[in-house]
Amino acid sequence: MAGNTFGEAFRITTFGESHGTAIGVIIDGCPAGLILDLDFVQAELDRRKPGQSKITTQRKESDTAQILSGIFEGKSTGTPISFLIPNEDQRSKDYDHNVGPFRPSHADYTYQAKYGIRDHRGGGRSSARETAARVAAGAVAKLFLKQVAGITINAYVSAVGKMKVEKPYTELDLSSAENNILRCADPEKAEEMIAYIDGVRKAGDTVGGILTCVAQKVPVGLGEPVFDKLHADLGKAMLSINAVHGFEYGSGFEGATLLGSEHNDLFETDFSTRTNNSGGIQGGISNGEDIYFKVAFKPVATIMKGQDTVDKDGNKVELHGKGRHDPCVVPRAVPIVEAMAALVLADHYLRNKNAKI
Ligand SMILES: Cc1cc2nc3c(=O)[nH]c(=O)nc-3n(C[C@H](O)[C@H](O)[C@H](O)COP(=O)(O)O)c2cc1C
Ligand SMILES: C=C(O[C@@H]1CC(C(=O)O)=C[C@@H](OP(=O)(O)O)[C@H]1O)C(=O)O
Repeated sequence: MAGNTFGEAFRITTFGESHGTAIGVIIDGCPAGLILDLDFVQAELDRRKPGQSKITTQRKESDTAQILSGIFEGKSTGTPISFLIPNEDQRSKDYDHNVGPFRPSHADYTYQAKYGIRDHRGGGRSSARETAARVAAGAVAKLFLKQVAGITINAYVSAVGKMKVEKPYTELDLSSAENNILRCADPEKAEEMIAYIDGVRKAGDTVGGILTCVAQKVPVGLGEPVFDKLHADLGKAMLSINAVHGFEYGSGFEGATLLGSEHNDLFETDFSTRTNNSGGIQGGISNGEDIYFKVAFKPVATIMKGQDTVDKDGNKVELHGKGRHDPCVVPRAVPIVEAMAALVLADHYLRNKNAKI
């Protein structure tokens, strides 16, 4: 299976399946001398781990990361950094019924068709369990960005189903998102949204949602002007997360409804801009303003209701969802989106060193 590596200068390779022995990640290209705060890495994993509240999957994984290499006296050595995260609570028997039927809108059919062999226990490699490895690596990227340039990255839930946070991120306290189990930066909306997700869960159904992510203190000059535009790499990073169906940065789809005279970001004499419809990126290169973007997640495919489907021989069968699944992925997706953003920015930060003398 190809495509398990992401990034160029700051590169990660993830491995492992949801019901195998462990998952993990190897990070290549992290400079030497970074203070590797392992408590921070674990805290990031704790934000993503399953079983953390009534509105997430009830699979209980501690997601305890063991660091295997690349560290000496608390600092990175410049050699590959690797983390191992054992799987502790697979309960694979719940998936015996999955040998035959394909779950509609999961990856069961496409994996079977492409490889002819498939670990039917959970989603195997297609399970979002793999994203724990990305979060461990993303935590290292966050530490790097903070230590070299003071860059911060914060995501929060800005919509669940049809319910939306109306205020822009500039009017919200982004750190307040950690105060509720949904990770929504609008506390009043959070309560309504949590109650809604809980109702959907009790009905055996699932619902989608949107995250907003903001990167601040990103210096001017990150990104490449042609194919590896900063927003193109952010888009790929976000669309590589399980269940993501949409990405927009800056004014996004709404920007298409405006006139140029309404949309242009006018300069101040210090080259900052009065507005930020560009989302901090122009011509694929960061301009020093906040980088902000939205990521849309579909409703989780595995529902606890009977559904018509087919088995691998094309026979019609009825599927009854089993196992432990998220009714809505957005609360756990917050650290994943931040991690992928950090990986892209760390990669471009290191690549930017070749830009000029
Ligand atoms: C944090 C997170 C948790 C998820 N939890 C589940 C889950 O419990 N059950 C499920 O069927 N899909 C879940 N998904 C989505 C599947 O992993 C995803 O739909 C599947 O890999 C097929 O890929 P696609 O939806 O991107 O086409 C989750 C996704 C994320 C990001
Ligand atoms: C285990 C995690 O979440 C899983 C994500 C997931 C999916 O299909 O994406 C399906 C469920 O697990 P399984 O692979 O056992 O079916 C979730 O519990 C995790 O994120 O660590």
